[in-house]
Amino acid sequence: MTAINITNLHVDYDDGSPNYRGEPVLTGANLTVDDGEILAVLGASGSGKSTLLRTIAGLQQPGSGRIEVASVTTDDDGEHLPPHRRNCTMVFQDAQLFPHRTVAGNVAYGLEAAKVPKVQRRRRVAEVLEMVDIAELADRAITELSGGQAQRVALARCLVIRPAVILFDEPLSALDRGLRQRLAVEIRQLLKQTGTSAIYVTHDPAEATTVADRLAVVEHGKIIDLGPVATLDISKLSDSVASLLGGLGEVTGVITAVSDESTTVEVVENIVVLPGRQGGLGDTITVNLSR
Ligand SMILES: Nc1ncnc2c1ncn2[C@@H]1O[C@H](COP(=O)(O)OP(=O)(O)OP(=O)(O)O)[C@@H](O)[C@H]1O
Repeated sequence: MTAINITNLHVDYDDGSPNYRGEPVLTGANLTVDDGEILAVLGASGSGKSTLLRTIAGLQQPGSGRIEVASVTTDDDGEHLPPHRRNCTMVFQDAQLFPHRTVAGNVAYGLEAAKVPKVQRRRRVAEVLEMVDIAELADRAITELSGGQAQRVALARCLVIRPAVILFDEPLSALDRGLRQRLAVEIRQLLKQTGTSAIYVTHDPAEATTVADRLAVVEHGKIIDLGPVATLDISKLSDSVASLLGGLGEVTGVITAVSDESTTVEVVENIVVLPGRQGGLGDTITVNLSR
């Protein structure tokens, strides 16, 4: 079974008004995400990453094309299932929590809407708050949370309804780098633990390679599959795609993560991921990224 299947997707915000100056955003995009797989999507600002997620979530109706979520056709040339009937949920950059509810009240919301009995609801909310490591914040007001805590609540609110797919739209971009990396590791663990598939949009290549099994890029209205993170070879990519992953040319940086499959090098503000084990943690390394 595939979690997401997209064929020949076209999305255009043209509302027919004479003032419209834009161009179609997605022009024949194709994408498959396997069951349990995490796909990170990178792309230049305005390339259509949020549009892609919003369209899968049912918040934006495509002009044409076909979308399947968890093997159910949600869009097919005119056919359009509303968001609440899709087996997926979305986590946004600003957590978008209900300010008048407590943490537990926010997490319980989806179960209330699904008319899950109260006793079961309490148990599931407690379980998921434990899972995302904020059990002690259950009765806390939303206005009293840090940015990182708010995103844990947003994630709990999604996980509690056990969707087949979670769509992440730059969920950590408002947080500092250290916290971002730590939460990225935790998000991956939670998705794998629960068997949830995900599409994860980010600007940060380090976050993308930490969270995801596979990478893709949105460019010129299409989705380019870059393949598994473990075998990513930046020297084989086009300049525009390589620059999203840290740029080209000879650079020197420090190794910040290493495994048998890949080596992550921090180069000033950029992150470069190389195939295979290229040294030890903390080593300084010079990499020639030109072809
Ligand atoms: N509601 C809308 N109405 C009209 N145009 C829109 C709307 N939402 C997005 N766009 C346009 O569609 C294009 C793609 O936007 P989108 O937000 O999907 O890009 P993105 O890759 O997520 O960008 P960023 O990385 O800056 O968040 C942009 O040119 C944007 O101006």
